[in-house]
Amino acid sequence: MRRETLPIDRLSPWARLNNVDFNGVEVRSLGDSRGSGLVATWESDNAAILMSIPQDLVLSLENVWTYARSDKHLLQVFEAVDEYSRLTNASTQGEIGVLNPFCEYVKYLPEHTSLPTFWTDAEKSLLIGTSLEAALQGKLNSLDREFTLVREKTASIDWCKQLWWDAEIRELTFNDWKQVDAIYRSRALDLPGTGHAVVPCVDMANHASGDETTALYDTDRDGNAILYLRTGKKICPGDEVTITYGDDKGACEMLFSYGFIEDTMISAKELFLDLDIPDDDPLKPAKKAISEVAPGFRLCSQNESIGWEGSFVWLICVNEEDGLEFKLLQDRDGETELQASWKELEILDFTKFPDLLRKEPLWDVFQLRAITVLQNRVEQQLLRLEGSKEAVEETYSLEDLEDMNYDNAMRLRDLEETLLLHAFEDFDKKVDMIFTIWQIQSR
Ligand SMILES: C[S@@+](CC[C@H](N)C(=O)[O-])C[C@H]1O[C@@H](n2cnc3c(N)ncnc32)[C@H](O)[C@@H]1O
Repeated sequence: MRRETLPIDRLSPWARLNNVDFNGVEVRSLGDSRGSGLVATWESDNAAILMSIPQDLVLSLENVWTYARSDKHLLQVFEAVDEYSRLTNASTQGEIGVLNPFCEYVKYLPEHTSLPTFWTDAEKSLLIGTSLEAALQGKLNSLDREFTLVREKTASIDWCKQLWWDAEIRELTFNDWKQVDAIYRSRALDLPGTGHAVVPCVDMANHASGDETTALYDTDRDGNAILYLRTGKKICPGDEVTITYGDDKGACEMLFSYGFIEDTMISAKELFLDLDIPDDDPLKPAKKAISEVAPGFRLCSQNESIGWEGSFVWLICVNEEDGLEFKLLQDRDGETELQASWKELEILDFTKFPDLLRKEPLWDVFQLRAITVLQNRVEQQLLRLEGSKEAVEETYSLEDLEDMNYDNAMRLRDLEETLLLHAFEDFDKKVDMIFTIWQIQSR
């Protein structure tokens, strides 16, 4: 479905009409791969308010429901899908539904995004061995499930049938669904007092981390969203005004959600690797059925070393002979429930399971087992990453790739390889430390 676009210099009449207040900044095309950005038009300093956006213009979950209450067609879709959906009146080109400011605002958003959900198969193959490989596949699968669900649930609504699903008139495609996801994901921020939301015009600000961030966003006493200069910062006409999309976000998350990795990023910061219970574990089905923690672990850079977090690994490390037990309980109505216990103490929350193990005399042994599992998984990932280097070089020489996507994929590969190698060495050191302590204790 074609989305009408308008040049960004036509945004200011829309902003005036909708009571967005600009104070010494404007949205301008930057003439580079970042697209548009916020630029200072006069000198400002020290916590000056640069922009104020009325509360009802913030695209928050609450406001979407407010719009739906006065738009029977939108409500009809929400009721059919039975959950929050991302559709707006813009998807019917204004033929159906109540007009709202977003129908016009979406025209100022870039026509294309470089998020990996839009990468070609050749570009996606550059991600083999990175943590983005599995994350991207998972995202594409869930977008596909969502799109199929919306299609199935709305296929019998007359106007949807006519305006969305009739291939001869104008069809809503999976590509459109990916667009909506990419637009929302790359522009949403965590607005204090509101939560995840897209704030029109603030979403035109590009990202810069650390001391390079010039502005912050917040909610004022009247509930309006505001953008203001950081204390101690000064901007002159022509300077770009930036916000941070999250200084703690790792390289994988930046590329996944925003389609770029900042030039100044020198570490992948963190990465998530999945884990599975081995097939020869007799408790595998019970462990999988009961665990509500993410099946994997997160590696994160911490000063000079690499830390890790995730409770799932402990389920791999202990078994019946150690004290883990599963029982199938039956209530009076015949309903069954699986119960897990550690040495007869019921485990109600698996995120707290390591706290129970820490009190055990065999804690060091459990730790060694966990480190072995994690180190093996890191090694497996490194082999996949390093083993795909030749294929990546071949893809580069044979395929027509977007330069930016290639550069970003290669940076992610480099940053994650460094982090994985560092983690592998750190696990060795942890094992050495446990053995040294044992030797000292046995003297
Ligand atoms: C919230 S939007 C910012 C406005 C956007 N530049 C536009 O033209 O509409 C986020 C997108 O801007 C781009 N972007 C923001 N900061 C960037 C940066 N530091 N380097 C490269 N691209 C950036 C990315 O495409 C990202 O997905």
